[in-house]
Amino acid sequence: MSVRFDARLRARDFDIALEVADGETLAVLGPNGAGKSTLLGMLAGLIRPDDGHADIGGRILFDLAEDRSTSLAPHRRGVALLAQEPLLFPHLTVRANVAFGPRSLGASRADAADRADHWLAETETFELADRKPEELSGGQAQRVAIARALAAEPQLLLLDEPLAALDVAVAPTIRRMLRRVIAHRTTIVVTHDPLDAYLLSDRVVIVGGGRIVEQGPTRDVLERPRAQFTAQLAGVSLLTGLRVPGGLLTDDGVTIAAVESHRVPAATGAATATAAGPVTRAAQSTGPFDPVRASESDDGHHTAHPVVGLRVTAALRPSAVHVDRRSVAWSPPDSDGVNVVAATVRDLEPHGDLVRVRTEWLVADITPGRVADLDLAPGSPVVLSFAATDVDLYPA
Ligand SMILES: Nc1ncnc2c1ncn2[C@@H]1O[C@H](COP(=O)(O)OP(=O)(O)OP(=O)(O)O)[C@@H](O)[C@H]1O
Repeated sequence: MSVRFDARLRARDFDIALEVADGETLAVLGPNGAGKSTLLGMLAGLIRPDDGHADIGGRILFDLAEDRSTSLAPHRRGVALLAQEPLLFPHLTVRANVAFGPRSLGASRADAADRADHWLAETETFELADRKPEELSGGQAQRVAIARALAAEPQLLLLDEPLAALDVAVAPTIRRMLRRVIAHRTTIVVTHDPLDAYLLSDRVVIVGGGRIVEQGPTRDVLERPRAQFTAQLAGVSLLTGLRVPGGLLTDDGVTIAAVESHRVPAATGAATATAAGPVTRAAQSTGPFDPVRASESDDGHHTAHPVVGLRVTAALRPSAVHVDRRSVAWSPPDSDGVNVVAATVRDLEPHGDLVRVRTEWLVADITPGRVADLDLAPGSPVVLSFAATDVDLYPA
């Protein structure tokens, strides 16, 4: 069943409209306080908007305006909400917990037990059926909670950070199981983890300050982000600026050589491409990007595109950035197709088996050994280099 949602709540400065197609999984990502839980709460019937409308396949969940006030009770919505913590009934066995939904929907005791057994098998918890929740590990309890949510046969499944409370060792197998059981089921998953978004969702909506900031197919949004928050979340550096031949002129006045992944009309009048920034190189050379070809229209005719106002964005993966120490006398070399820029280390943090080096504008992932060799610390002057072919340029 497809879902339509459009609601406002002034007390939380919330104003969001979205749709979820039948069988689609939508991931909702955003910083703390962005409005993600408010969205789920409104759909589940736990929070009442000031005004708005939501329906599942035309069946109204709420329809609120000055002259209308329809709002279905939570248990009649066909919506299941799975929270970060499993919240199982402590006095019931695992099987009775899972059978609870079907029983409340009117199934006979035998039918409800059959359905519970089906979902226990699906979530690989069948052997735990006779245990009490207190006898389960965190991962087992979350599997049972997933079984319980699905046994109620919801038309819309809401997952609120379903893996956040789990051990990192347990999360991958549960994520895989979740991916299997929510396939082709209309689902909204709130998460902070881009891996959840990549593996579970078809589409993402990025929210901030109670509004949608950007949205689209998961890969498109996370690999070519337009908002700084999305870039941070996806772990890439984001550069914004003006399109110039061979790359972009950043808002800080640094020229970066880049290739484009989408068709971005090039600037004609290359004279504007002078880099005024503190450090620069490479972009003025004929890099992998050919400005003349890019300024041709689809039918092959040359088209003039003004540089002014033509904004572009570029994403750069931290693993593509090489770090060196910078001496006082350093000046950018004249290198073709490789960007070499100056930066200052802001902080260093562990990132898997690498160290994430944050500078005032770009991020690099390097080995702990290299951090030690370069004797890096916050405040260290560094030189960052990265190939033009690693700078993914796309329209802003
Ligand atoms: N019970 C409440 N009463 C009033 N305002 C609230 C309440 N809960 C949240 N808010 C406010 O509503 C806004 C949205 O909060 P919400 O909990 O929906 O954000 P979130 O994106 O889920 O954040 P998090 O990632 O921290 O869970 C925030 O400004 C928050 O301070």
